[in-house]
Amino acid sequence: MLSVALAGKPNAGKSTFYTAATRADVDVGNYPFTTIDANRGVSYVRTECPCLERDERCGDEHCRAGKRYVPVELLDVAGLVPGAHEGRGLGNQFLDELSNADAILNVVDASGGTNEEGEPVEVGEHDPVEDVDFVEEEMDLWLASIVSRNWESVERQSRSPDFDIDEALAEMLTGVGATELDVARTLRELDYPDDPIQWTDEHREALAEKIRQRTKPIVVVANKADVAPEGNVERLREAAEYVVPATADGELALRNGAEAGIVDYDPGDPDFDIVGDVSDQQAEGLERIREVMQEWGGTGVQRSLNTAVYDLLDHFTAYPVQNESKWTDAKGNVLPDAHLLPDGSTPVDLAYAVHSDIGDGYLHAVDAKDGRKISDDHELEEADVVKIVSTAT
Ligand SMILES: Nc1nc2c(ncn2[C@@H]2O[C@H](COP(=O)(O)OP(=O)(O)OP(=O)(O)O)[C@@H](O)[C@H]2O)c(=O)[nH]1
Repeated sequence: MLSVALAGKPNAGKSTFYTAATRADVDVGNYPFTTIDANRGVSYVRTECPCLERDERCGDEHCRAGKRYVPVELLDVAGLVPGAHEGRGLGNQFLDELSNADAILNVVDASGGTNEEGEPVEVGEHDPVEDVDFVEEEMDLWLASIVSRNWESVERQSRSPDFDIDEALAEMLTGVGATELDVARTLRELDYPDDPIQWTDEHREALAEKIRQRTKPIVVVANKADVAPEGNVERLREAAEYVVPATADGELALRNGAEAGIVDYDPGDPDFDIVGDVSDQQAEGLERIREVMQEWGGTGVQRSLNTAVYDLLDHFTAYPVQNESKWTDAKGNVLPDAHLLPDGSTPVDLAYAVHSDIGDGYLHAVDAKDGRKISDDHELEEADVVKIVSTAT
């Protein structure tokens, strides 16, 4: 399962975001919205279910009237403060937890109402753009320290006659979630000596920065957009490529309201309806949330997750089925599984994602939308429904 981590300084709203995003308001197939442990839970990206192309929706379990929720892991880690890579705050422990993450949501207090340590100040007093930079810097320095710590071992290995620097670095960096391909591509962008003894701190820092950019892409969540002074979100947008204005506590209120039957709202909807009895005070609070949603197109929580998975990580959703005309599994469940795969994935990749033990058993695949056989190197696309034919089926 893809893993997305919430990072950011204390009080930016990470826990609120996490609680909202892992809340049990939709019962989704085999992955209920349960917390795996205190800071690792299951959340979802939202997409359009292929059942929208048919007469009937597939059912409530994993799809709400064609809104499909696909599971991803969400990590909530302790607040990060400047100097974390040197162990300030809960720094190192937090940073090491990032090793497992495929993408980072940097939750920033866009209202500027907390200083760089996360302590409350007057709204607008702190510049949130600084929080974008420092999280990147801390992550870069953390990775650089891992590279430096392991450098002696690389130097030792270099005495062996069949030493290959690319291989040695790949081995070191797989521990922080980089693949061999990530390392190979990164090294192609850098100038560096073949002999590790000649590497300087600058070489190691440049490597760390590039690896971080490739393996830990960041979405900036401009949280507390409901109370952000005018212009703050725009300035954040100028400072980072992917910025999503958000109100995490607005999302939490809506999910609680949906659970209580007071509001009709599915995560990621641009608006909601009040369907139960609410007090004047509740109604007022909800209308304030509505105003923020109207300004930014929603609460931003679902969009942050979607941006990380579909835009930054370039994944798409494919649906393996056993029966290509009914789009069901062996038990008759309609579109029971949704898999997130990197762009460019083929039916063979999907087969491996579904049955990791398929080995040489893959025979061919069928596009369940038109019944045609798909070639092994065909690149699948968002919402493809595919029957995998293997020696086991
Ligand atoms: N106005 C506003 N306040 C918010 C929003 N999201 C969270 N908050 C408030 O911000 C404060 C901090 O939120 P938390 O979720 O505890 O922050 P955190 O980043 O997890 O903090 P640490 O646990 O200290 O790392 C709380 O009082 C929240 O209610 C939001 O969208 N708008």
